[in-house]
Amino acid sequence: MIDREPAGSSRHGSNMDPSINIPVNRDAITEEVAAAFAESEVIPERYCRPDEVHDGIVVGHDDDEAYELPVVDMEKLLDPELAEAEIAKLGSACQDWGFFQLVNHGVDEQVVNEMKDSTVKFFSLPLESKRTVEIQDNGFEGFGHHYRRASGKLDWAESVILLTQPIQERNPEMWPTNPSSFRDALDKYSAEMTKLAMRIASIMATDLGVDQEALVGAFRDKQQSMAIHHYPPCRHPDKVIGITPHSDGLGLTLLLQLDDTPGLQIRKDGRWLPVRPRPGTFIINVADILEVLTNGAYKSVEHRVLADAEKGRTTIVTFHEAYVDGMVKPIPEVLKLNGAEARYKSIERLEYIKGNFVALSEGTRFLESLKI
Ligand SMILES: O=C(O)CCC(=O)C(=O)O
Ligand SMILES: [Fe+2]
Repeated sequence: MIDREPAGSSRHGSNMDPSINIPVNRDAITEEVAAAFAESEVIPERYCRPDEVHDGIVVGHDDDEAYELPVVDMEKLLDPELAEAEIAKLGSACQDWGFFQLVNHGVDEQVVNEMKDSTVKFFSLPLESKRTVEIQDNGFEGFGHHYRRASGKLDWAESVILLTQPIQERNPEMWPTNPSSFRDALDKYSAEMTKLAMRIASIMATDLGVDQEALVGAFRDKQQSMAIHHYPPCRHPDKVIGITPHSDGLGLTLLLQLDDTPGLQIRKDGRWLPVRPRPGTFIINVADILEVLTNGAYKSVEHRVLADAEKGRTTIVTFHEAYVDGMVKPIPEVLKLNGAEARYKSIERLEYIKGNFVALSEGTRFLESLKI
């Protein structure tokens, strides 16, 4: 096991399986941090990373090329007359971009609104209330910073991370009770996200040309977790990073943005492409495990968040794990269909999770180590 104790707090362990010790480092949001976020005139050293902000060309609004993410329409996906073309669109988005925007998603609007409302209320509480669900030494769940990287630099955001499925693995003590609507809203939202993820998986199976069950089965009854982020505005947006560049480690990510503040950028052809917020849509992205399952047909793409000078930004990000027979590996049907050799090593699911957390803290990409 890799176990390091950087200065400050050390947070190890996982709620996933107490028998394996996974290094997870998340720093608390202290009064000093909250004051720096609120004032943002002087950027404390631990948040100051202008070189990283300027690392890579950002595609600008004036550039000729379209930089709108592909838009996929769920109503068309489900319409027998329009499905074929729309599924092809989804497929090529997953191959070329690793991301798409989903419109007419069919997720219960009331459930979404209650979750949004509870989230906004939670982040607007005084710090001491939010700290009632602060990250603990033995887990990755709760309120605090995002994962700390090897550089020791911190992201300009406050986040609640929770394991939301399966229900019996939840840690209710980490779920906010203020506002009083929060737990019920999250419970319902989590169920809606499971339905949406399964529906998308079944459409992806059609696109890949494999049996529904080959992909849907990989996602069924697996873990779901959520990261609920608030990125405060920052007077020096060229000095701080909202979320360090990364690709998502699990299978499929469903991102809901609560406002129209820009900030998310995805890596495309070596440049950063700002995603224009589109209210009422979900941003869906292929994560590392899905890249492995599809033997590299779908791409898990790096992304980051920058801060905005004027406005805060809030997102609710839902991650779905997937694996086959306890293993993260290319789906046998996918290989058979294409007569292809596996391009990724097979790895036991908990070993994968552990390797991924280690790589995250080291600033490397675990997926790379699995490539054959
Ligand atoms: O908040 C966002 O827009 C992105 C968050 C993200 O990439 C993550 O939580 O993995
Ligand atoms: Fe992400």
